[in-house]
Amino acid sequence: MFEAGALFGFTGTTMASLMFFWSMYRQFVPYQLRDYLEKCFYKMFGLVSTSVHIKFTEYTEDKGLKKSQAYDLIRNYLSSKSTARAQRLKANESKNSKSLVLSLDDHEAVEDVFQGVKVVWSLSVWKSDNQADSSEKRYLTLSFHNRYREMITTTYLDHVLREGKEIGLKNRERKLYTNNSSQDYSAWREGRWSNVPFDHPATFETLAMDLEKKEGIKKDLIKFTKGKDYYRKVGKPWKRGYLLFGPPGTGKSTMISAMANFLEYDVYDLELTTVKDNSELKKLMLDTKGKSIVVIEDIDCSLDLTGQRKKKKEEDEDEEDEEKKAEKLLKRERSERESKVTLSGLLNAIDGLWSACSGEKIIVFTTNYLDKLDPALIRRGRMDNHIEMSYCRFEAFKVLAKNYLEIESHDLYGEIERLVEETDMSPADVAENLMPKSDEDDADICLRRLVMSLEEEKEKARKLAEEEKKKKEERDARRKKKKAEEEHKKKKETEENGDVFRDNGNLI
Ligand SMILES: Nc1ncnc2c1ncn2[C@@H]1O[C@H](COP(=O)(O)OP(=O)(O)OP(=O)(O)O)[C@@H](O)[C@H]1O
Ligand SMILES: [Mg+2]
Repeated sequence: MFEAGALFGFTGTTMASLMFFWSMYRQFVPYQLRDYLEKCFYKMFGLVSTSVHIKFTEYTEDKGLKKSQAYDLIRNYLSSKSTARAQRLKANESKNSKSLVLSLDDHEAVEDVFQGVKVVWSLSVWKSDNQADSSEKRYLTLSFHNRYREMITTTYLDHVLREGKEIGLKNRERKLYTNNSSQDYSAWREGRWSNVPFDHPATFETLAMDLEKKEGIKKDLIKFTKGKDYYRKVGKPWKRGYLLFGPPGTGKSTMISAMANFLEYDVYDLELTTVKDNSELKKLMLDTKGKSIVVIEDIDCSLDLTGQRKKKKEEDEDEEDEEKKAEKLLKRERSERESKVTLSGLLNAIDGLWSACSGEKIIVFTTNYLDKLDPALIRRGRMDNHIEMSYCRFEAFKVLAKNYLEIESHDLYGEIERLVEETDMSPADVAENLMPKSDEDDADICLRRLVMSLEEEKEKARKLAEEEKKKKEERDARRKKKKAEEEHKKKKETEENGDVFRDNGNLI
């Protein structure tokens, strides 16, 4: 009734009166009689009507409990159309409570035009007369002229569902997921991942790094998001791996947040040490959605993935002090006890057959020590893009100064440029120096503090280099001495063996 009215262009007043009679009719006419009258009406109307109606219910018809996905997608699609054209709207808070979301009100209709064809969507509510069941059931009805049946039921509906999906993804509240430990039974029963709203403020604008490199990464990400057809054409799953490496405090984690904000993706922070074994890792990965970044931070500490390097490490072990050795052993033992995820399990998780289950996924590893990782883990194709996050140089400093002090130049810039190029200070430390600590701290005070810190750091680095040099010389001397002793011992042994042989010879 409403859809037909809207389709034939009734005015708002006419619609309001019709709706008044409609609600009176629903209230006072008994259900059985209404059912009979409606059947007759639709039969008569169908004989003369040229319009077609398609009904989309809020809940699926089978058991009536599961929400219909198509209904939600259509509501998404209609939200902008309704805001622009409908007379009565319903206002709801968005999921993150930051804004209001307007949608079509109950018993309201809105027009849409597609390829020059007019269609009408209307939202109806059906309320059960059964006293025990007070639930309301909503459904959307699409009405259009019979002449366009073919086009509307195929092209138009595809268009609505596709657009609705995109709008839904854009409006959704982004999430930061962490994996639940399977040892924690109650958490694991709730789901493999727990989530909180993702609200990190980092962006590429606030990220301090070489500008050219930054632009390159942004372009790479954009190309990836638009690459659905390309990836299909070349026969690759639609995913991309990034390896971020560099010293602590150079912005690896910040970069991940900036990437997620730039692409509007969710983040899955995968803590490998709590994953029991390869099969659990597989399940966790299968449980991640598309349009997301899966992150494994500090991959070198998460697991002992460097089996084949153990030998080399053990060779060097005599050069390390006892304390470090004990610490390493403890770490290795702990990770072996806690997790049985193996290198091949992880490789499978990244690009095994089933990893292609949901597309548009970015996988990021971070590490402080690139050379500790197994080459198989970081080869191109698995980790496609290797990004070095380096100590703060002048370009990065300028970004930080702009962020923290809102300045683009200063008399001290020349001195700072020289110092940052000569000194290895992380952006995290530079940022800490630049941050005003009280209301009296202006740009001048903060920059002077930075200069002092840089000079101290430079001096510390000089002393450290000297100490290192001394230690190396001592180590070399020790090694030389050890070698000489061994050679001497060998020589002595050979001589003694010779003597024995001679003695034995004499005996014979
Ligand atoms: N490149 C950068 N640009 C802007 N801010 C940065 C940058 N690097 C570090 N910071 C600041 O320093 C803090 C620490 O940085 P972040 O956690 O990203 O370092 P990280 O490289 O992940 O360190 P770690 O190796 O210890 O995990 C951040 O919260 C941020 O404020
Ligand atoms: Mg980090």
